[in-house]
Amino acid sequence: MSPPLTSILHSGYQHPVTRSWQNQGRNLTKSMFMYPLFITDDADAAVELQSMPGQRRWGVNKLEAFLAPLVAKGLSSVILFGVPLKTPKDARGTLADDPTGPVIEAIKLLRRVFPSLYIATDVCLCEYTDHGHCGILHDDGTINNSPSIARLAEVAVNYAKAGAHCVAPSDMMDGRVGAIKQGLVDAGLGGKVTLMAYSAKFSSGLYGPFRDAVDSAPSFGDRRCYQLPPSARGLARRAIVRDVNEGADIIMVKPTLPYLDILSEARDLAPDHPLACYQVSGEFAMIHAGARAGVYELRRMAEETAQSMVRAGATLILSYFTPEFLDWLDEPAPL
Ligand SMILES: NCc1[nH]cc(CCC(=O)O)c1CC(=O)O
Ligand SMILES: [Zn+2]
Ligand SMILES: [Zn+2]
Repeated sequence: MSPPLTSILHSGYQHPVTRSWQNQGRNLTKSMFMYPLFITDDADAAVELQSMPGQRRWGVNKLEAFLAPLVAKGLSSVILFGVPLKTPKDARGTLADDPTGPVIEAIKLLRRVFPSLYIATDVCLCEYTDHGHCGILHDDGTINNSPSIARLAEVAVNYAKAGAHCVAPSDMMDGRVGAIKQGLVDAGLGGKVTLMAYSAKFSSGLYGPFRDAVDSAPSFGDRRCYQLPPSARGLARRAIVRDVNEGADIIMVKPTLPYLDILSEARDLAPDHPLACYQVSGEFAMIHAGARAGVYELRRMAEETAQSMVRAGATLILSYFTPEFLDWLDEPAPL
């Protein structure tokens, strides 16, 4: 028996051209990809990271040669993470905004050599604190929120003053979006710098390779009390709304694949904001591991996952696959 006429769906769109019309205008584009870069305090470093294939810890002196071909292929934005390995850490993350530190030096260099490149900076204290937590602590080891957000705002403003186009707090302290926005306004940078908030950042098993890469695993306890529990749909929704109200310009959901439902809800809660998602280190490592084990082809899975994010509503994807996408998007794969 043949199906009723209106049941005919994809068979009516078999041609690759008609398949390409099914994306509702949301093709992957090069400018959707923001590339995370680890900048360390050894200026000549180019150290491969075992757990993240193809990724390195870069010294400032190596950045121009590494990025020039990517910029030529259409790389439009990067996000910088500081990785201090030689310099001393302390309780308040003093070196986060060291004017001679790797992040501020990288901002200045990149602004100068790549005038078209959009430069975001991750804002957090965990890479710079001796205890490895994302904020400043009380004596009992719990987060002391007020000084934490004051310090984060100070760091963000100093990155902005150095030339960052975008500051992106990933710490998850309450009220830090408002504190940073106020700091930017007070510094006369309110209308110049984008605030991208890691709004729905979940306490995930997928951050492992990153913590190795930046050497920021907490020395005691964990980040569960300030990152969202995986089941926390309600808290994620409230955090998104709060960050919009505190003045976030871009909302982010992180990680991506286990949280595509949250991404889709973020699209509805902040319909008029750009929406970012972070395909984190563990997702990247997982896709590589599966490809290596012969489960699927790397490119195919990287594209399929990126497409799922865009379909869920993302307009911006932070991904370690960005350099690959600059090539792949020039040679379209079969749909
Ligand atoms: N402020 C910490 C931070 N900023 C970005 C990531 C994860 C990025 C990745 O895994 O790729 C983390 C890790 C964490 O919260 O432990
Ligand atoms: Zn942190
Ligand atoms: Zn904790």
